[in-house]
Amino acid sequence: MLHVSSLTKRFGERTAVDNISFTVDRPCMIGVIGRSGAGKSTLLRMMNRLADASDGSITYEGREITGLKGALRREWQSRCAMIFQQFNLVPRMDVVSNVLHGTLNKRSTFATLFNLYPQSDIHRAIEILDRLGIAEHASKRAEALSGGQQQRVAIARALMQDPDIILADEPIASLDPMNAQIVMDALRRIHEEDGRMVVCNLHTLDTARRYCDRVIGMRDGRIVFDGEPDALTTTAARDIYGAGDDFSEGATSTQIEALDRTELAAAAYA
Ligand SMILES: Nc1ncnc2c1ncn2[C@@H]1O[C@H](COP(=O)(O)OP(=O)(O)OP(=O)(O)O)[C@@H](O)[C@H]1O
Repeated sequence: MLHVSSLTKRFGERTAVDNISFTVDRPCMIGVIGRSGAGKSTLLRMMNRLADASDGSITYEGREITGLKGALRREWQSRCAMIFQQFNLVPRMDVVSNVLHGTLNKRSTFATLFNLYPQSDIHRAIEILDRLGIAEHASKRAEALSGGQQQRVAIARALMQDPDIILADEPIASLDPMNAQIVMDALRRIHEEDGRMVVCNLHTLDTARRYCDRVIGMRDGRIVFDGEPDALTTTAARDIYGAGDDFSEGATSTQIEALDRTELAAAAYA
């Protein structure tokens, strides 16, 4: 269904994504891992068409995406929603209006200018917030919510587009372990319950192992690993992170696992 072929992005002399190819033949949850500067964000931005490719192509269900322009490009962007590390909400606007912004690509300029939303869209926005466990905050300003809650608002805004694919660029990098777990659980549920493809850039191995069906490891713009989490041996991880013999997975941990262990221990003593 999704075919990335010889995709390349150059910024002047620097090649951020270097001739990468992969195919996704069913909706699954994919983790893209690698150290800072490996090219993960640039890959997602090209997939969503926030950035143009220098070379290569992306096709989705047989349709060429890389060259789409104007309204067709916007239509693709609503089928392929993006979530960012910094949430990208409008801080002073209430939560439900932020979620309704997810329909912007489908609305007229007039409706957008005057903030006119159909009742059915407002009901849907509340339903989505409810599904993500934050409906009670619908009328609050986005800036009044915690980081984890704001990221769930951003996920709700993405779901409002009813996308086939959700691209998440470091969605938990700004969150504490507990909120990181809540956000990753939400993304996993959206994949499992709705059958949407989720592609998630992650800094850390443990999160990729725990949540993803497939892991793509990038180093210096190239794919150096592509397989199931079980195949991600210490040697493979070392290769991805360009580390020596002293490489320890702990250094790339988000501590979600540690959080679970703490909860288990607390439960044992309760
Ligand atoms: N707009 C840009 N102009 C110039 N160089 C860029 C631009 N965007 C990214 N790069 C360079 O491309 C390379 C890959 O960057 P990218 O942000 O894709 O990596 P990343 O793996 O997502 O890293 P991080 O985890 O730190 O976000 C880096 O060397 C970066 O400096």
